[in-house]
Amino acid sequence: MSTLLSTVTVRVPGSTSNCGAGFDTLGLALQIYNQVTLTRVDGDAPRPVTAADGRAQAMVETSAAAFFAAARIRPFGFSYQITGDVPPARGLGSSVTVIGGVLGGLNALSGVSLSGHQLVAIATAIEGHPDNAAAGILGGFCVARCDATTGAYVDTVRVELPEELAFVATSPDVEMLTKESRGVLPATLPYFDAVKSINSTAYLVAAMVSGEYERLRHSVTDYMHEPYRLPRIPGGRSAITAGVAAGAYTGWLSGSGSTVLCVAPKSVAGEVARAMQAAFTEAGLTSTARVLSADNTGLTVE
Ligand SMILES: Nc1ncnc2c1ncn2[C@@H]1O[C@H](COP(=O)(O)OP(=O)(O)OP(=O)(O)O)[C@@H](O)[C@H]1O
Ligand SMILES: N[C@@H](CCO)C(=O)O
Repeated sequence: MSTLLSTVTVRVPGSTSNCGAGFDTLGLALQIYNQVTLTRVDGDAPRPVTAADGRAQAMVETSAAAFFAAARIRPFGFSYQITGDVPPARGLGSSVTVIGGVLGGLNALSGVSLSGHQLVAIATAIEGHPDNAAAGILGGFCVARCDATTGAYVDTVRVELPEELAFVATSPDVEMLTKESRGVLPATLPYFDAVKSINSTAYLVAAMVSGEYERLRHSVTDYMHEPYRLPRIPGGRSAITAGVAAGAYTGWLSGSGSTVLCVAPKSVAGEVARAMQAAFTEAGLTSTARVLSADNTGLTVE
């Protein structure tokens, strides 16, 4: 007879998404993590352990309801605590660390064992897009596909990336909620803005998959979301330009911001980080630069 767990800790990586013009499609897991600990308690509602955890209450309630519905089991009560290094509301997939942590935790506590792709499908429905959900749960560089009519998650093609490829994520000390940042996007795009964005995205994906990272140089030209979002982040555009001038292959606005990220050979990553931070300082913002490698593991139950 199997005994059900009463407490579990789930580790979920942060992630960068869009990766230029791959809006709502490309996601890449990074070696920066949050841990979400769930413990069974009486009742049928989620309870935050600390006041800071309570900021995620609505997200945790939605995730729990979606899990219990998908698993077709009776809801049970649990407490949750979120720890780790992924900064909230900075474009590094913090919401998926919370949503994924709750889904993975309930999966383990209930013994239901939904698959990784099933968890991505639930997280995609909650987030409204699959990019961070696929990367955070499955790990690696992910190209995620949704049904064109319903928007429901269909599948992800993922590749693993080597330790030597550095992702310099520089976060100004400004929170940017995805919901608000999506609100500044236009309803329609000029046709050739879409064409130029497709050209850049297809080439970037091919370079990532082939492992010919030198070919990433200057590959990102995004007309899908950066022109509308970057002007709201003082120093954001200059930080990418400075990172590339310091030796990075290319760079992009990470998710919906406020983090900007450059991809670089590890040998020049320190120089790239200094250049990016200097651009934010010049614009009057303090920032944190993190030199990260890709995470190829995704969500793990500890
Ligand atoms: N450590 C945390 N503690 C509590 N709540 C958190 C934590 N991290 C994230 N959250 C929840 O996630 C929200 C931020 O999600 P949002 O989608 O706006 O940003 P993000 O996921 O960091 O960025 P992006 O989706 O662009 O990568 C917070 O407002 C909070 O509800
Ligand atoms: N694709 C999403 C990622 C952030 O959650 C966006 O850019 O709004």
